[in-house]
Amino acid sequence: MAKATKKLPHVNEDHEKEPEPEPEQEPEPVPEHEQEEEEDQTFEELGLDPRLIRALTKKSIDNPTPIQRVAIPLILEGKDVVARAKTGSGKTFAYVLPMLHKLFSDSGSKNKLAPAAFVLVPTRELSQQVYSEIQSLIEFCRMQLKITQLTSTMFDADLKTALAGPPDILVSTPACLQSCFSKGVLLPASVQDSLSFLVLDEADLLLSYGYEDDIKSLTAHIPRRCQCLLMSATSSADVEKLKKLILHNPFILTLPDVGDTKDEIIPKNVQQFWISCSARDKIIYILALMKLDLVQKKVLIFANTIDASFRLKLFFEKFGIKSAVLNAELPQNSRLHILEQFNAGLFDYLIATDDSQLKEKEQADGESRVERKRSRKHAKKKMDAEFGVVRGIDFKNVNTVINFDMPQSAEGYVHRIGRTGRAYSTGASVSLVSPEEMEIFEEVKSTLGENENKDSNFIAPFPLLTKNAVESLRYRAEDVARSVTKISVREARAQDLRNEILNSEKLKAHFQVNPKDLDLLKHDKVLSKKPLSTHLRDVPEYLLDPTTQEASKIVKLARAAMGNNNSARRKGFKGKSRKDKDPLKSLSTGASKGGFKGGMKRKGKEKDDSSRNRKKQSV
Ligand SMILES: Nc1ncnc2c1ncn2[C@@H]1O[C@H](COP(=O)(O)OP(=O)(O)OP(=O)(O)O)[C@@H](O)[C@H]1O
Repeated sequence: MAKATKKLPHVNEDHEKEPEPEPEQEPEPVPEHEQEEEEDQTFEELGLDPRLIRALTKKSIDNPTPIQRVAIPLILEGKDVVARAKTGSGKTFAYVLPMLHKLFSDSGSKNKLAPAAFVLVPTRELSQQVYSEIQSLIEFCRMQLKITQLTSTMFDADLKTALAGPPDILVSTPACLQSCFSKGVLLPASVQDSLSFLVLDEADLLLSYGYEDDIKSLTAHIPRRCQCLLMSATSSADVEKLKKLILHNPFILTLPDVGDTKDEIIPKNVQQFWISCSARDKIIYILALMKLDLVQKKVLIFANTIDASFRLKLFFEKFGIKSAVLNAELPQNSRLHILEQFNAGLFDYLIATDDSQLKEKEQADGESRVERKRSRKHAKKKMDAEFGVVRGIDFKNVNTVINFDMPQSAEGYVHRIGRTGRAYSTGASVSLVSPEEMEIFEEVKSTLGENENKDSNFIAPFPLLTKNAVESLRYRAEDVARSVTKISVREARAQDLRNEILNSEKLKAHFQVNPKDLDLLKHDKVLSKKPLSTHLRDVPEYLLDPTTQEASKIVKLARAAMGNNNSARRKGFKGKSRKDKDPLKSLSTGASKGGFKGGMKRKGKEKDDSSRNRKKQSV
């Protein structure tokens, strides 16, 4: 994992609720040598329970991130904390570790009638992610703490069973927690006696997901002595509102430059690029990026509609590129499983449609909150309103994010790009920008501060792809794109949904018995009904532009130098490298039938072998 420059967070005490407020104070600048010492600080020095430190070591986590260095001691002291830090900066452990430390030392008092900690998140995906992180730490520590996750699809009887005991930690969305109170499954008096922690994770999103009323109702049940923590990637009016609603005299932790200095909104370890092209040519450009090995795997691709994501999947299939789609239409078990498989490295390309599109559009259209709530309810009939693919989800080892479509807001851009370069690893993003999307692209640039600082290239033109390289693929790409008709997209979408509903039932049963078995079902299945032509899988040598070939070599060298190599991980899962089965790596022998003009004969076996070897080195 590459180490990026780390800076110390600013710590401000917010005295808004104190009768005699002291002025907010900027901390003294830390001398450089002391900063270096801080960077080498260990979890032991933060005063954490040795069992937690051993658990972290097992997870190969050795040193705290800047936000963890500052938040953990404050939380251990019992302070309310608002922590704002960039996406991927380790905010989850910043609250989970001290919370578990305190719950470990409190585990003697077992006569509680309600949970000791509520962790509230905006989406089910996040709820699952946080639940798994905490559960695995508890298991590593061999502690008897019980953690439960509640979802709004659970029946009352299941809610009661889940809360029987009661669990020490409850992870849920605010709406689901509030419904437990209104159904009498959780009793206010018991919560008043038991609750010591309330965490609002991804706080900047909770209100935009429509949870304001739920959170307001919940505040009545939170005892005054309860320690409240609010974690957020951005600072916004919503975060301020929540802070006032829930927290008592909090410490405000802000990583320098988060939220205020624009050039650090996206971590420096993420290189951002863009390509200007017509909406129609995007398909050729994305094919070139992938087929000519100009981007590093794993790749997360964003399309703005579900149909567009299936069109891309079908298009890729024809070229032997296997991918999976992820969207709000799919059943929850499938979505979680797709995420787990992608994180485990079982496939390299994931095409996601983010939930934010609908919400951002609603906000941009200036709908009233009531209208927004109504349309949210309406959307829920078809889509899962608690679905959230972009915000806060910890996609593991994503090396490249591609915006096939630009998001509808600068905030959406920041959250999408934040899926790579997590925890100081390196990453890159490529945005395909059509003339119609220039306006939003300009907005993104201005949010990132590019317009104020002309000398720096925040989002640079993508340097590795020449016009020639694109043009050489045009004929094949356009021909194949024409064959992906609206009807085939519709059929593929329906087919995928049917598959995933079946999968979902199997998964439900399976996960109950084998929660760790990830390889039951595959989500990157071929959806096309027609047999796939083998000749499209490889780009023949004569179509390759020499400059782009050079660029491709550089990408591979960079990947090798950065150690971004997924094959070992894959072997761990499959026992055998997936590459052997990857059609991209297999050779098409002989000429194509009914293929493209100019003949598709390979130039010679030596070339085939050399290209295969080259590709083998690269993945
Ligand atoms: N001290 C650490 N050292 C190395 N990796 C870490 C450390 N702390 C957390 N991580 C890893 O960094 C990744 C990102 O962490 P996390 O999800 O907590 O980020 P985040 O700040 O909550 O991001 P977002 O705002 O997008 O939700 C996770 O994979 C996590 O396991």
